[in-house]
Amino acid sequence: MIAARDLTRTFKTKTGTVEAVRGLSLDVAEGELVAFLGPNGAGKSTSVRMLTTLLPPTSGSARVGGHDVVRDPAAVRRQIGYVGQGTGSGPYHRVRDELMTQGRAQRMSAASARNRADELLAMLELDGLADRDCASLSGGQKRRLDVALGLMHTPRILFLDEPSTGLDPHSRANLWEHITRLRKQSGMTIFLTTHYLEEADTMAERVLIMDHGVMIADDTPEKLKAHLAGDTLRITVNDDAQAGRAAELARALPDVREARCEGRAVSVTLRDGEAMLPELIRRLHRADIEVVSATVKRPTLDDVFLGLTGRSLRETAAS
Ligand SMILES: Nc1ncnc2c1ncn2[C@@H]1O[C@H](COP(=O)(O)OP(=O)(O)OP(=O)(O)O)[C@@H](O)[C@H]1O
Repeated sequence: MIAARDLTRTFKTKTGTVEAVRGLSLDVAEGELVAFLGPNGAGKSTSVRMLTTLLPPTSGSARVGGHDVVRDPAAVRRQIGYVGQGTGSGPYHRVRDELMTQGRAQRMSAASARNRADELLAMLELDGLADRDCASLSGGQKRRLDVALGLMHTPRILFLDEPSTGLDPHSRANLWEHITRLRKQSGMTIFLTTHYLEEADTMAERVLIMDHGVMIADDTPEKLKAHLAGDTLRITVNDDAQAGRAAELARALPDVREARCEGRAVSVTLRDGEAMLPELIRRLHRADIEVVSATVKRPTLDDVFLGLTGRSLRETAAS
């Protein structure tokens, strides 16, 4: 559905050249929901703008919905819906009118635009708001309307550029629910950019991570976490000397990446922490080291990013 090869995009600015995207290759299969993750300025929007024909690539190529984005942009546009970062509705237009106008712009007949608008209003739980001015909608309702606008012509592929940025946690969770449901009902391919780790983790089957204009990871959230981050066992013992011995014993466990101590606490990064914790406790018990407390921490996508770059995605996104 989406195939990009060595896409690059540079911008000339007064202070020099910005290499926003530096050789992006990716494939997205029909029906996949892929999250495109990265800190501010990583090159996500620029990549999406190239894939959606809004920006010509400096070099490289991409096919979306079976058509080349440079040679046949009109055919690509017929296949895709694009929900950008800004709101797509006019403040003094009524919700249903906005949808109708969008449908007519997509060359739908008035009757089919009306039917599709009603269908989407119901699907995105906006039906009670059809006759309201867009300006009177809440942030979450406006975003759902943006999604509906992107879906009027029943695209096969939906691009969502940071759909939940600026929404409160409740509206964000609600939007995720709608997108997940939509996807289940329609089997649409969804390409979603985000810097919310939870959004990627909750919704996506595959996560692409971009940093400084290049892709640094591409896999399922589970595999990324298992292979690139690992679980962390944290145990506390009675004194610093015992902690040192405990760390040494922990290093002898299978698949241990790191074991370090901090005072009486020992942190062990390894695969399959849940299975390994009882074994570690047994080994410490045999060495006469009493375990005072023990926890297993599952990795997050932020741990994956930290493992790959040495920086926290959460902090880089916030700054
Ligand atoms: N029109 C432009 N002119 C000059 N530089 C640009 C332009 N558009 C983007 N850039 C630069 O390209 C880099 C990538 O920007 P882009 O918007 O693609 O990042 P992003 O990952 O989408 O970030 P965000 O999460 O903040 O939206 C940044 O350094 C940005 O300043």
